[in-house]
Amino acid sequence: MRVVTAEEMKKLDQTAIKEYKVPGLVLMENAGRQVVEVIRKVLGNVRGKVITVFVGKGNNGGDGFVIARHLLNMGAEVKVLAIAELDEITGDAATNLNIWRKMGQKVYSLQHGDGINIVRLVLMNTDLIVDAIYGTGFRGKMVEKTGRIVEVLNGSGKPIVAVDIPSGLEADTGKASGPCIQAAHTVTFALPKLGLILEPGADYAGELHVVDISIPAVLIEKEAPQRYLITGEMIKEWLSPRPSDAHKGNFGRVLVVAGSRGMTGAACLVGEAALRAGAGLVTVAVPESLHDIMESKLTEVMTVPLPDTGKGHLSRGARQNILSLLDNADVLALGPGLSTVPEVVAMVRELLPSVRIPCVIDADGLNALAGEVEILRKIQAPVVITPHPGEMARLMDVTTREIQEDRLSIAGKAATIWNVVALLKGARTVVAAPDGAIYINPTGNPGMATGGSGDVLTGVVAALIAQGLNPAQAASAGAYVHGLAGDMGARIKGMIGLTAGDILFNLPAAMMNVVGTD
Ligand SMILES: NC(=O)C1=CN([C@@H]2O[C@H](COP(=O)(O)OP(=O)(O)OC[C@H]3O[C@@H](n4cnc5c(N)ncnc54)[C@H](O)[C@@H]3O)[C@@H](O)[C@H]2O)[C@@H](O)CC1
Ligand SMILES: [K+]
Repeated sequence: MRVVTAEEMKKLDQTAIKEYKVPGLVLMENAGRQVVEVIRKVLGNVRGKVITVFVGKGNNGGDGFVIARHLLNMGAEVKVLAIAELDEITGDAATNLNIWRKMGQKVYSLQHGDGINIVRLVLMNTDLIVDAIYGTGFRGKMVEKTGRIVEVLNGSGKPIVAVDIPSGLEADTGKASGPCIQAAHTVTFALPKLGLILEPGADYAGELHVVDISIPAVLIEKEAPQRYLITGEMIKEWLSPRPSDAHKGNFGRVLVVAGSRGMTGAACLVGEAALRAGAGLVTVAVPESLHDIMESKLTEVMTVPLPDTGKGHLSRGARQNILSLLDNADVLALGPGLSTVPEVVAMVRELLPSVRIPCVIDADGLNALAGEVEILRKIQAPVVITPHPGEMARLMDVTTREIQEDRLSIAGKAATIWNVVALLKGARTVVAAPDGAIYINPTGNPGMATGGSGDVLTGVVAALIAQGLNPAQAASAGAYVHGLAGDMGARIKGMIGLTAGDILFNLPAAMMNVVGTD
């Protein structure tokens, strides 16, 4: 599903109206009706329920009048309070205000006198609040009095349904620079706005409902930007069902190069995750002195010893062995737990320009490239990098804070400059492809910030490439399934006790949740 900024949505609305001749009033009517449908689900029956609609002066307020009208027609008791002078309301919003008035209904403006006390009084006898104060037209911070009203609404304990976006939230950043509606549900029109997906916006939005308002699908297909929210349906389309006569050769061979003394667990997690995510054959290659330990740790995953420095790290000479192993592999997963000793760094830097199969580079594989990041451009095959913000900061030679400030642009920049798929981990993992497409992952939870979690992700992404997904799809699907496995784990164990092993354990169930039993 595409994700848009306020400006992009406005352009789609305008094109629908001007070029496709869908009247603005029809869009507004559809928008209001769809919110009413969600309210009916939340309340069960609306007849006899008391619903208070807060409207602003813009089109978001216009939606509010449509909502009020339909709820009234359905037998609810509806009050409309305006955070605007009524003569400021124009266009389609004014048309709907006038219908409301013609129906003999009033609108109370809160602009004069003691608005706050009126709000408190009205809320005492309200079952549900509709927030139609500000939508995508909101910028900056609301005036103090409106801010106080918003705080009273939030503190009322009544469920709030936000229209399009919670008032006070910036549609493009997901940030709120002042008071902001804390919604139980947000009903957003046509496409999710970026700010509803990014944190903390996603928290303010509560449960998100994306509803159709008759923006032509062909227009969205043609003009909405290549920025996507990753969904289970998308992944199901990418991952074709397994033929009944399938054999392990159909699902690809993953070579994992990972681990060093003290970090054999990383290599195990990558290998086991690759297998659990559906790769046909998985081989884990580790420094020779660790090989026997790996053989006893792993059952279904094959192991290969590589030249060792004698201290449990790969030696520079391991490069040649790895290149030979690549002849029998479809994808290389490189990096977790390799360590950053100089021999390993040199080996990784010398190896990568000779790799001719898709590779997933993570952790110490990326650390080895800090300062020599142009090596990424020399790899003659598709590459996925999976840095956490600290690793990305080292690669870009900036601070982690700078990375976190604008995660989407940073990932996009990395992808185009280095010609890789860049998967930037963290709350709302972002996947950026070199062609400019951006994918945002909605799954996962803070409990997944635990050692080894990233190793599992590396294995999953590699396994999905092995099964035929393109690197951007594999990275996106990998982030989604990995996050979902973490969410399932957290439901049983809680976030505090969640480990990478729990994520691994839940991978098959997460995969099944997305693609069914195929
Ligand atoms: N034809 C369309 O464009 C459609 C628009 N729709 C609705 O219209 C909304 C967008 O409408 P608008 O563009 O009129 O904008 P809004 O209804 O979001 O209202 C913004 C109004 O508040 C003002 N404002 C902005 N920042 C403010 C601040 N910090 N403090 C006080 N006032 C501030 C703006 O000047 C504007 O008048 C959407 O979110 C959606 O709910 C829907 O009805 C569907 C069709
Ligand atoms: K709103």
